[in-house]
Amino acid sequence: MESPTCNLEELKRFVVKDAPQTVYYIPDFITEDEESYLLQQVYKAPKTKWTQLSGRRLQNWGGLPHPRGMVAEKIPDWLQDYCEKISSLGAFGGKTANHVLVNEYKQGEGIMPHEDGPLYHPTVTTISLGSHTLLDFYKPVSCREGETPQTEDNRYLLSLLVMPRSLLILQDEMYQHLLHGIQGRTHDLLTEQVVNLSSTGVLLGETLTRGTRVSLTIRHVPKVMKMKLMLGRK
Ligand SMILES: O=C(O)CCC(=O)C(=O)O
Ligand SMILES: [Fe+2]
Repeated sequence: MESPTCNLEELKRFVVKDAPQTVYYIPDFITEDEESYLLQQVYKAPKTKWTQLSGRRLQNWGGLPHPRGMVAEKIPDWLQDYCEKISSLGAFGGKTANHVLVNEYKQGEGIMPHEDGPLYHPTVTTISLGSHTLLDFYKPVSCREGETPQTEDNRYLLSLLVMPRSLLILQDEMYQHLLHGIQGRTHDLLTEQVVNLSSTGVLLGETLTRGTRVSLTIRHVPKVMKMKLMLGRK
């Protein structure tokens, strides 16, 4: 389904000015009731829906993205509503999100710096539930001769603080060029490297204690396999 309107204009007031383009951070995108409802639905899913990875576990909804095309699966209504709500902001260039990853991080867990890859429309949107986290951004590894060896430390650029109930939208350079990750920490000291601090209500120098965070990563996979129904044919 195509979204009827594209109102990226409305998003403009949420742009994070001190980050490479483009980042939108929308505090309180959902209410506390919606947050409880979504957490309830996540934890209602059958045990078999969870995949345990090192440092987090996840649920995949909508199908498995594949270079030859994703075999689309129906997204349950409780997630579909948010796919449509976010898509109607124009986040996916008029298309509707068709893929959701649910990640659960216990206190102290995280995700290694990575790129999300070419199978997605170059926009990632994330709703955070249950706890804040710090999302860290890194320059990609370059292998030029004569350069000093690159470490995670000297490739680190900046962080974004995502509070519970917020929506984060990353596009363009922020999505396509930089790597993102979450350090496995129990506490976060908020420094000047956190470029969206002013829109979070948290003060510079404060330390926040992490709890269990569940994130909904909502995206559009452009290449979907058109399954031919071969029933009754040789
Ligand atoms: O939990 C998050 O906000 C990040 C998740 C992520 O980067 C991913 O699943 O690719
Ligand atoms: Fe990612």
